[in-house]
Amino acid sequence: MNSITSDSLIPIEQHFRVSAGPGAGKTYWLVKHIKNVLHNSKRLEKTRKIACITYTNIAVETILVRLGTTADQVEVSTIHSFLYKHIVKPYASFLVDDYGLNMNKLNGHNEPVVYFKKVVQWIENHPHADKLKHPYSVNQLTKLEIKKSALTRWLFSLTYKFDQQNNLKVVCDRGEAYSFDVGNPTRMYLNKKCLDVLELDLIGYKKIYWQDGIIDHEDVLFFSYQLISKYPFILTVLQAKFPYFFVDEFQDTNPIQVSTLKMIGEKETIIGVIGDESQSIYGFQGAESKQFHSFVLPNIVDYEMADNRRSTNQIIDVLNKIRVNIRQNKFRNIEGAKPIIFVGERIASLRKAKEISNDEPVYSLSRDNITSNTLKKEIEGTGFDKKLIEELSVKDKSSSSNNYRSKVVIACLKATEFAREKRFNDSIKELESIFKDINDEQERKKVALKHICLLLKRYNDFKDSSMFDFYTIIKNEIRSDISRLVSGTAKIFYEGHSYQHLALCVKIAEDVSKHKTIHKAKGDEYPNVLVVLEDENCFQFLLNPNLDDNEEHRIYYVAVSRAKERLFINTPSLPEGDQSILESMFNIIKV
Ligand SMILES: Nc1ncnc2c1ncn2[C@@H]1O[C@H](COP(=O)(O)OP(=O)(O)OP(=O)(O)O)[C@@H](O)[C@H]1O
Repeated sequence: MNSITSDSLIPIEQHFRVSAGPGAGKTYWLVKHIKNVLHNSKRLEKTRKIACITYTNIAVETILVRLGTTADQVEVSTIHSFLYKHIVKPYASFLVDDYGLNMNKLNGHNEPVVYFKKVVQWIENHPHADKLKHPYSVNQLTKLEIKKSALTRWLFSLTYKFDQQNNLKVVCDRGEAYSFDVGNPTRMYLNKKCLDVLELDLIGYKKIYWQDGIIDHEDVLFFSYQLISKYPFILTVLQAKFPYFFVDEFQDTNPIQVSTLKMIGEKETIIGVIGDESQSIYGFQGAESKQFHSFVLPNIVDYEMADNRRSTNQIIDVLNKIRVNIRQNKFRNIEGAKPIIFVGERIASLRKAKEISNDEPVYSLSRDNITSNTLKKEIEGTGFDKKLIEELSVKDKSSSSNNYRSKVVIACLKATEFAREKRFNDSIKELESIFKDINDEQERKKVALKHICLLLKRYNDFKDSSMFDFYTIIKNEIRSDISRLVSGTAKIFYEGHSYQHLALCVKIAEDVSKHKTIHKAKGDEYPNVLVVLEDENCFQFLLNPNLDDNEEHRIYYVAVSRAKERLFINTPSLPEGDQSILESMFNIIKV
């Protein structure tokens, strides 16, 4: 194992694995490494690029912004977008015979869906439909609500897994084949016999979608794997195009991606994986935390980083207490505030946290969506006026253009304000939304980035002016195709409101986005963090941590490690005994 820091340069022509704890600077280092390769590689010509794969679209944008103008010869994307663009789309014709894919209707890949019409079509034409017997007959399965909802839930869990012979198979989770009868809280499962029969033709079910050109993210992985296994020349083309292939957050990739990557790394392409197995939190999507360390390629070199460059000493003490296999160095060496546990109600804790943070923003991280949405609602309900933006879209309604003008103006407004807060990811996303006419994802990002720079450059010209002046700059310099603002209520609105007036609404509305799930916060960092626990049992991640075997513990570990300056934890209750154990590290405050 070789020790490096996030400033180190390493040899560029060897496979590598970089592992390090949270805040070590892995992503920072990756950007630096990419730049190093760009400068020094002898294998990058005009048409050859570095592939950089990250887990989320937000991470893609973070890296693109950090790469800045050197991004041209780097293709930064999620694994699904990458494989779709370079394997599925160009070679879709090879999927027609085996999988019935309608390549003429193929138009990108989406979240998984279950259309019940298609479920009916599948069951009615199932090759073993005659074996479906009462109370699971074709009619009963397709007409009775309770059966329909169990089927939908079950089919929603559809995914692909390797069998013993290393063949990819379509599978569904039988644990999900349930629904509830009216007024009865007991789960009603579809019986084994029925599932045995249906499972005989899951591929037939998928084909009904494929023949309409509908494919989801999992299908992209499946098709890519099948294509490169059956047609090795595709792999050769990919290896020629991408002499370097780097994957950030590798601990959360699933086994199909790992196998695909191994094939790519067999020759010519240098593979680099970066990650932290203690931050593996996507087990439900098939990721296995151990796969990061068991990933091998010939002569792969291992590196690790021991620093934590993100957090204060007190927060790093908490992280080191949870994790026993490494001890992070306190690189910043900043003595910060002692972390606080608030025992009691969530909103009160959030208010208190803000007060203690001198009214700086506090980001709340919750285990599930419901908690984070409740927090959003509570915040929304506190009398902020966010209505002006809505009013703009109502007043500037021209039915012929489907609100195009106001959409463009609002997107530019938000993009400007986000960029000013250095939230470049959100900013790019906003501006990208008005360049949907550019099909190429990378190109669209680049154009968005270019116009964000322009808006920031012109900021002083419009910041104290009316919305009309802002609109004029947009029409002249960003989207000349928006219609002219000649007269009527729209023009009166634009002339009667200042840019600052509307910008304030963006800032207020965005307060709501400071409340997110832990999974969404992965890879990100915030000055002040409030981790919201469902109940006192969740404290096990601190009292009896087991990052190796317990994904829940890893999830909370990821949550607390997002904090740079102040860490708060909220729990509805806390037994006396636990309080005395936690007191050495936390101030405990009842709210
Ligand atoms: N060499 C460096 N110089 C300046 N800042 C750095 C350096 N290395 C890391 N940082 C900063 O430290 C923080 C943590 O870095 P980064 O997000 O890359 O860590 P990470 O290892 O990817 O974290 P995680 O796994 O928790 O997501 C960031 O704010 C980053 O900008």
